[in-house]
Amino acid sequence: MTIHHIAENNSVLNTFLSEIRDQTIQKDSLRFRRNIERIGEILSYELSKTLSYKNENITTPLGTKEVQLSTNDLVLCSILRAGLPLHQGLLNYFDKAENAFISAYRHHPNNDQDFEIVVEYFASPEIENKTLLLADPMLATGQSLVAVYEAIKKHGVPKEIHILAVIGAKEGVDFVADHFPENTHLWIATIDDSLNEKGYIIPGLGDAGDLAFGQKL
Ligand SMILES: O=P(O)(O)OC[C@H]1O[C@H](OP(=O)(O)OP(=O)(O)O)[C@H](O)[C@@H]1O
Ligand SMILES: O=c1cc[nH]c(=O)[nH]1
Ligand SMILES: [Mg+2]
Repeated sequence: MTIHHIAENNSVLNTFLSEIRDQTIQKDSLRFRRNIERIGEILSYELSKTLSYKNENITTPLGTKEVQLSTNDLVLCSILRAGLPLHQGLLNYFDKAENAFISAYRHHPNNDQDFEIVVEYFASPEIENKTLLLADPMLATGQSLVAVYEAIKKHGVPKEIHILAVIGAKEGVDFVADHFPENTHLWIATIDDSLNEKGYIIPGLGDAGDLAFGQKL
């Protein structure tokens, strides 16, 4: 897996990241969602540089111009719930992409800290031989992404996979690298050092789904 760690170079991305982490600013859920969306736009722009392009001629009112346009058949697939604002960011740039949604949640069978990932809902177009963009803002243990990949591959084999994430933990990034195909790309804004005993990223930002949409039961 190739890791593209976008915040390694300073940019306006730092502002959006600091706002989603800040325990006061992040309480404004509209701003939180919009910042995740803006980060999705930045990740999309960076990723777009690695797509395939072909020459096409377009006609202006005053002449013709040869331009390079992307040829990839993109499918944007986001993991519910927290993936939704990130999805909107991707869709803002890849407006002709097809879209898929998949659910994943942590189930605690013994009411303790041990959990398993339950994948229940998957709505998708054909993904065989297409370019799959898998979006989830938080890459903590990596178990959700791996469970989702196991579920998706029963429906077809994409030509290539790009994972887009906002904050990851080193351990989870390694876990994902071990379970996804070698030619997978990870576009991640920033990577934190550790996880706590509940599998939350430290320092991270807390619970992205709750911050975007409110607490769930
Ligand atoms: O890498 P992992 O350890 O699997 O954790 C990351 C997952 O946790 C969050 O979802 P959550 O289960 O909180 O669901 P939500 O989006 O509905 O809040 C996040 O959006 C990821 O899907
Ligand atoms: O740190 C984490 C881990 C899982 N899900 C989140 O929203 N945050
Ligand atoms: Mg959550």
